[in-house]
Amino acid sequence: MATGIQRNLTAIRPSAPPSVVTVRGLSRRFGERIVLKDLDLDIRVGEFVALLGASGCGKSTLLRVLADLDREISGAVEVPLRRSVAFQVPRLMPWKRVWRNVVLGLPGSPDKARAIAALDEVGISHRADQWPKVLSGGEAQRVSLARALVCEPDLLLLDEPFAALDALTRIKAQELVGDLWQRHGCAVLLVTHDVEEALLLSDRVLVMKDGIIAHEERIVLERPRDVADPEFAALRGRLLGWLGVRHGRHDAAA
Ligand SMILES: Nc1ncnc2c1ncn2[C@@H]1O[C@H](COP(=O)(O)OP(=O)(O)OP(=O)(O)O)[C@@H](O)[C@H]1O
Repeated sequence: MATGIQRNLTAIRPSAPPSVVTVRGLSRRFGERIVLKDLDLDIRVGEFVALLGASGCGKSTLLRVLADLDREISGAVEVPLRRSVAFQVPRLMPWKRVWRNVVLGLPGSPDKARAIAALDEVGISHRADQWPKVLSGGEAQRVSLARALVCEPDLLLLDEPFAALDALTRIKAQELVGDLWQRHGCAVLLVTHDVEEALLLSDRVLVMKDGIIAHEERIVLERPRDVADPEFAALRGRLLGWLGVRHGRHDAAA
């Protein structure tokens, strides 16, 4: 029989947050090529998950399925209604001013105040009335993030959003995404080739191989993370090993 102390411990033990994404037995083929093969995945409410894997292993395919951009699948996929996606290329409409791009997907008449608030959050509200073509790559990516967050998503899907940025802009964009995630509390799935980026930002790193999640690593290091921390280096080495890189001088997965 449980003592009073044991009962109290049971009462205060935090239960794991519920899943915001549940995928079971997901398969996707292109002709004869099976890209996703009976894949299972759970992402918890508010969790930051990074997805690594060799080029062509199916990361973007999985993300597109979760974004509901691809329905030619078999298996069960549960995702929240409020989700948004940002890609490597910002995909802004060149004929719409920056602020209008931000609220493009929202119902009703375009709400400029809401667009400005979102742009402000990513530090770029001074560009609101300009055309996308005058933006730098980093600025355009910030606008893309503002557009993804303006609907207050429960799930944010990011497909290599920093890959085209120069090294310094990339570091700033990573920090920004980390801040935005903590502020908004949404779950994030980040597709990346950069092991260090995955370790800096996420709660859990997944490695995709042969159409499934072949390996996962829960990252319990305190934030902000330190690349010089021996534990960080050990995790980095382990993940590079899973990616088939033995002596990892570079972070690229493929
Ligand atoms: N619409 C399509 N038609 C045919 N084949 C496709 C299509 N989309 C993806 N594929 C194939 O599916 C495989 C997985 O592609 P996917 O883009 O998901 O890989 P990835 O892991 O995101 O790659 P990368 O890291 O290089 O972006 C590749 O072999 C690709 O050629």
